[in-house]
Amino acid sequence: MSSTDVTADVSTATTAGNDAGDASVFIPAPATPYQGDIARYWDHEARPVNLRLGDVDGLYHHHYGIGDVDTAALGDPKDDAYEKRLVAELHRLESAQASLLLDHLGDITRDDALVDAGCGRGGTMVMAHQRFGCRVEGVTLSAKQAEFGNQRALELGIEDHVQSRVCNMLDMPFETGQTAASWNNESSMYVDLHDLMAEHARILGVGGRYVTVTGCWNPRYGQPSKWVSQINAHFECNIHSRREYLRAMADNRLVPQAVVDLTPATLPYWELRATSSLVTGIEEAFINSYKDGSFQYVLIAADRV
Ligand SMILES: C[S@@+](CC[C@H](N)C(=O)[O-])C[C@H]1O[C@@H](n2cnc3c(N)ncnc32)[C@H](O)[C@@H]1O
Ligand SMILES: CC(C)=CCC/C(C)=C/COP(=O)(O)OP(=O)(O)O
Ligand SMILES: [Mg+2]
Repeated sequence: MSSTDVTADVSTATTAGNDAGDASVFIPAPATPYQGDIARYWDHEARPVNLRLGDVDGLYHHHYGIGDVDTAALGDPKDDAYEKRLVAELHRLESAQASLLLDHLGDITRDDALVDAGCGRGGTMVMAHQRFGCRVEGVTLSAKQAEFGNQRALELGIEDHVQSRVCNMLDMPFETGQTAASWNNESSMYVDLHDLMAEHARILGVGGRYVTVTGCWNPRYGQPSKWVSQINAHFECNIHSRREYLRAMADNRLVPQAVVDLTPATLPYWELRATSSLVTGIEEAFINSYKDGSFQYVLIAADRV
């Protein structure tokens, strides 16, 4: 499918779908005016940096990358095909990020159910199903994203196992204690962290695993820096501090097993992206805040006890 195929418009309680009707989703009314704004934001998002990277192999991400740049694969910047290789390299680093998140989910079997809270266009969900063979449920505020993810699952023939729906991650339609692992991949900066961790703790079984990959402001810096404020304004989000994550987990029976500072690992992605034609203007804020220590890119994996 091309990245422009999904065309439904949204935002009041209704259903919407593509022409085939197969990927249609129920659209509940937003829980708050803010969530309505965020639904509209993602319904209308079509940045080439996301669509062109997804077109590389059909995994559409809305998160950033980690790992060293493969300069040999990039080759000579003067070659005609350099930009195509650069897009593929940025995409490889974004998929490496999702892969690292999945590494931290623990032992998952085919019979388990996983939950992706704030699933975007579903790239991480597809990777999770391909790795574990199990059911993966995703929630997003955006009907367009849910339809896009469901359409991709249909095309891949995995629609029985990978399903996106329009739903508030603070009130998920999953039974208490039945989820083996759940995650937020760059989606926790849109909600209150105590409410979010309480909901993950509710759906996870005891012994289940919660993982987040997120950008957070560094309490050692003092307060959110001007770069962090710029990122918040750019995405209409509310970046939390590292301390808030750990406190919200501790208060909700989620005990961290790993806290990994991915800041050095994400800088090569940003520095490469800043040289591309796909820049969006936010690159400087990420690079400067990671370098001045006011902002960190972290993975936290926690056990539900
Ligand atoms: C930056 S995107 C990340 C998407 C995806 N996790 C990925 O890695 O590609 C943020 C996502 O969070 C979702 N989101 C924000 N607030 C939400 C909420 N209250 N409930 C459900 N999803 C939410 C948005 O709809 C969007 O899909
Ligand atoms: C780490 C932080 C603070 C993330 C904020 C959430 C966010 C918008 C992630 C990337 O989305 P995207 O892939 O749509 O963004 P872009 O268009 O910049 O690639
Ligand atoms: Mg992106």
